[in-house]
Amino acid sequence: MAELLRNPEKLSKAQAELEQVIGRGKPVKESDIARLPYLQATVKETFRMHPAGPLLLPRRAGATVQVGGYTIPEGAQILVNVWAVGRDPATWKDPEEFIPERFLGLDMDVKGRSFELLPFGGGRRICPGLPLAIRMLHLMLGSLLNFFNWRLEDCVSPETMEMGEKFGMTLQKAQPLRAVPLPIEI
Ligand code: HEM
Repeated sequence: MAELLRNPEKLSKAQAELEQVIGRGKPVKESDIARLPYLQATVKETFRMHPAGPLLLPRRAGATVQVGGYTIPEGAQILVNVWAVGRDPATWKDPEEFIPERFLGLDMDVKGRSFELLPFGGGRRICPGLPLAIRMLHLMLGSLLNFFNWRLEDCVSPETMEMGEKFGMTLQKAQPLRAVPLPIEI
């Protein structure tokens, strides 16, 4: 929601897709998600820039291995910085920009197969809540966008809004978003 309010043209595009596919003010159903590529791209772009678990969960090397020219000794604790992976200019064009369009037509998912985008981790310890979370995210975001118009508080503009992050096991907005819902005209 914060990125959409900071990028009003992306917010309009997401709402326009919902209006076209579902109809303004109608509830979003699970079966609708597959027909909402821009909403899906918006969720992926949010995961790229703001992964909820920025360092995944710690791992320990079971044996000494070579990875990308580095020696990882047995017993070393490994943190995978997916926050940095998501903003690596070698992989992403304009990594600091919120551009959901970059995922349209791109065969990249969040299920641990595309190492450029691992918001749920991967391998044996991949998030077991993924199937639930991915459905709920699209339903919640889609519903918020399809039932209301949104604006920032009077004293805040997209250019001046606070987007700082607070790092820990999970990634949070340093300043919570204050967004104003407005009734929609149906
Ligand atoms: C947007 C929502 C969520 C995100 C982004 C997320 C992300 C993650 C990440 C990054 C990990 C670490 C994976 C790794 O290190 O490879 C993880 C682990 C885990 N998640 Fe989630 N998660 C979400 C929602 C959920 C939900 C809804 C549940 C439960 C219903 C859940 C349960 C777990 C559990 C139990 C683990 C530990 C798995 C293990 O270590 O074996 N998560 N999650």
